Amino acid sequence: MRKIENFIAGEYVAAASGRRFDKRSPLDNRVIASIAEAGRAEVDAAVGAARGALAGDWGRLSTEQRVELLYGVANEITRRFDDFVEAEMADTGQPAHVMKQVFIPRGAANFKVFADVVKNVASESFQTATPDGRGALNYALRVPKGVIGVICPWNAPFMLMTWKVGPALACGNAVVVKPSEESPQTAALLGEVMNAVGIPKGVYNVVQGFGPDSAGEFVTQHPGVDAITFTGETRTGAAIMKAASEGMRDVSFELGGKNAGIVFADCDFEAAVEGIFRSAFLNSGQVCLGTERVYVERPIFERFVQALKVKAESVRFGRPDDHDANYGPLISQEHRQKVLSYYRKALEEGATLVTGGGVPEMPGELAEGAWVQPTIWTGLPESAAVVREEIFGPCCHIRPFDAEDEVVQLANATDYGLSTTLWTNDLARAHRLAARVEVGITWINSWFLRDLRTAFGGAKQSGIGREGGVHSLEFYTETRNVCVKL
Ligand SMILES: NC(=O)C1=CN([C@@H]2O[C@H](COP(=O)(O)OP(=O)(O)OC[C@H]3O[C@@H](n4cnc5c(N)ncnc54)[C@H](O)[C@@H]3O)[C@@H](O)[C@H]2O)C=CC1
Ligand SMILES: O=C(O)/C=C/C=C(\O)C(=O)O
Repeated sequence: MRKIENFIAGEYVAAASGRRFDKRSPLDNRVIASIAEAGRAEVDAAVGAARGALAGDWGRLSTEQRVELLYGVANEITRRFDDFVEAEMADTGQPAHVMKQVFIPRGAANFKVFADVVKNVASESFQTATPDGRGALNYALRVPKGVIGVICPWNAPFMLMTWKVGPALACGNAVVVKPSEESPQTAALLGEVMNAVGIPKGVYNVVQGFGPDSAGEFVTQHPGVDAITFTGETRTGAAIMKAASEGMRDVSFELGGKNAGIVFADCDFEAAVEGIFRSAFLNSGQVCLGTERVYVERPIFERFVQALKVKAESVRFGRPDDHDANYGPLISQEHRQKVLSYYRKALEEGATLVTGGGVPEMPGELAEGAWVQPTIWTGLPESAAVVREEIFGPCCHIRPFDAEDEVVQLANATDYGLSTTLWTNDLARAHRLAARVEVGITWINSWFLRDLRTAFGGAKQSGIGREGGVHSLEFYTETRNVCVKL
């Protein structure tokens, strides 16, 4: 069994209290790691180390020097690729190909891309007319915000954590990261990379633990934390916002979703089925951008439902390193209970079960894992809980529609507004809809096709602010205007 510690000022440290908690494998519920739970003392030490780094070597580096160090971090992640794949697979139970093709490469890219952004993006300047005719020059300086609290979820732990740490460090900040209690390993491993590359001690700190009355809350309440970036549930975002209001600290939130997939009859049928399948079922449906509501134009409705059913029934459950398997479990027994409660509720609400709805039969010790079947329903009203609430599991409800206005109204009838995936060969219609659907990200004839220079974030209750490219610079720096009278 692994022992995972906090990472503070470049050292792995246990908690002064001696408190530890267990991490169980999603595959078979076995305890796979013992984690040191940070208390207020460790959070104080981490924030102190971060402030020390800002006042010391790290704060004195030029942008070029920071950029070189961050390229080094990206390269070292790539060199230790297999270690990151293995650690993330252990925490999440997801298949090796998802780790290798998507999540771990994105970890390296998150450092490389934001190193490039800070190297290449200019700050604004204006020439200003003055009554004496000599004019003035205004220009902006971007300075780091300071110590950034980074609070992370468990569903794509390394990718989502580095998506924040990459730009925060590129902009010259120091960070205190609180990984999810369900996925402690890759954040801890990244400490080794930071040390190997020569990132000054105290720039990157990790405190392990839970949310309320634990490390998460201690970080967000700490007066030495200057801004907080968070990915997770909307109601957790509300609690963090309250904490951030003490001291008027800035927040950036990427929150939940109840995303719509919209499929028109003129789409490339096979591509649309494949795209909706990925968007509903990748990572066992534990993707904030995932599709849990599918609207299909009536002429192809029955055919589409049947085609998606065939694909959902073709998944092969198994261990991440089992070459015959391609589908993993949910993150934990607790999350499985939540998802299964929605599976039951769907039937109580009158759904027609197209496929799934239960637990697959797993052999031997895997029978103890957090497995659930990919599930498809039809026939529910939009008022059903299963159609309104984020489930965060491998499931979707499919409903037919007849008209463009109708489907826009259906897609928008939610408190969330993260993303949409839209399938049609009529590009004029696609552009029209993209402007009308109330979300932060619309994918047309694609899903989760990411360019890290673009704005990423949610509308309505799916988030506050945007990250990605220059948008990350907006959050991770303070802009100072300098006015020079000429
Ligand atoms: N919009 C986006 O980009 C994404 C959103 N999500 C959302 O995240 C959720 C799943 O992730 P979970 O880890 O279950 O979310 P969660 O909100 O329960 O936990 C996220 C993190 O916040 C911490 N936390 C919980 N309560 C806290 C508090 N009061 N103060 C400070 N920290 C606290 C947790 O320990 C964890 O590290 C889903 O709702 C999903 O939609 C997940 C990934 C991306
Ligand atoms: O690509 C990103 O930056 C974020 C993606 C979010 C997810 O994949 C997720 O929440 O699962």
